[in-house]
Amino acid sequence: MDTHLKKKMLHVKHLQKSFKDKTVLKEVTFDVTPGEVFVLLGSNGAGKTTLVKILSTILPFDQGTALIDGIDLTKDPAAIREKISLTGQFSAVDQELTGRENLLMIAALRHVKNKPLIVQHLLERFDLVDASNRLVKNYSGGMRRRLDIAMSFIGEPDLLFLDEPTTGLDPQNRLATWHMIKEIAAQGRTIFLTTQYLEEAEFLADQVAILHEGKIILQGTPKEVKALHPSQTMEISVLTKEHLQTVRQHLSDFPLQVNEYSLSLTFPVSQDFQHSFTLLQELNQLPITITSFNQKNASLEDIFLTLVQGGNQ
Ligand SMILES: Nc1ncnc2c1ncn2[C@@H]1O[C@H](COP(=O)(O)OP(=O)(O)OP(=O)(O)O)[C@@H](O)[C@H]1O
Repeated sequence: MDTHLKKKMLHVKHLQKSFKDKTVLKEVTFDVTPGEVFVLLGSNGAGKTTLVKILSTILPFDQGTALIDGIDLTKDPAAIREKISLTGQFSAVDQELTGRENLLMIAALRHVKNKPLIVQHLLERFDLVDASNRLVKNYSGGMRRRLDIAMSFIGEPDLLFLDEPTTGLDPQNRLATWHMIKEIAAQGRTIFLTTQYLEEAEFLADQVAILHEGKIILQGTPKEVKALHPSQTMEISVLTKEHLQTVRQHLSDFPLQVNEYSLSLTFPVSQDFQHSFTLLQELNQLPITITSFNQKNASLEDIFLTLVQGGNQ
């Protein structure tokens, strides 16, 4: 079915938000289809959290339209709160309760049936069974985060806002969380997730959008986004910082991403390998040692950096 004909879980049009004279959201427009994992990407301070707070009825906005499941955010915020859950960047768990008690409390607040069973299922899925009867103040940061995310799954909300849900998690817990998110999405829930991890977007997103300077500058499936920028990237590593500087000067016309720690540079190149060979031959004439080079299809990360940083970092 044509996407335009499907019912929208989220419909946001010309949304604007300023804090005093600082405009954070200039013109935000997008739609989210039910059952979709929508991933909003943006660098630090782009306004992701502000947008999540607005859409979850915590913050008012200045202008524009926002509908959740057809309900106007400004007209019936209470009805919207019944449909959504929010996991923010900072843990909302009660430190003086155990993990199990926290989950039971939320289950009671959301009028869930079979509370102990659902809580037990979540404790198992988030690897918190052994710690379930300990006070949360004695949990590690990662355990608190897992509990926080588990709490947002209670009550089967139609739409889950997950604001940077895996920040602070180790790779194992991050992967476990990704699978849990996929499982929830497979049950027909809609997920609105913000992240700075591009691989998270590649793994989870049905739709990805990039928020930059108060606007959505790009939206589509990860495949569509990559197809819009069918470039390849070349990565070159050199032996010393001085060599890095020499290459940087030589390639000053390219939108370079420079990594001073790994002494490497990445930049878009055409798919014409002849062009890359010529470039490498040129670099080979310079008084530098190239320790490695490779050319690959551009990842979502390469595209993001090229668009958001103008490639000049
Ligand atoms: N209550 C507020 N008053 C004034 N400025 C604010 C307020 N809340 C956010 N801002 C500003 O709005 C901008 C966007 O902040 P926001 O937290 O939404 O960004 P973000 O994309 O979530 O960033 P991060 O990934 O670092 O969390 C920032 O410049 C921030 O300083």
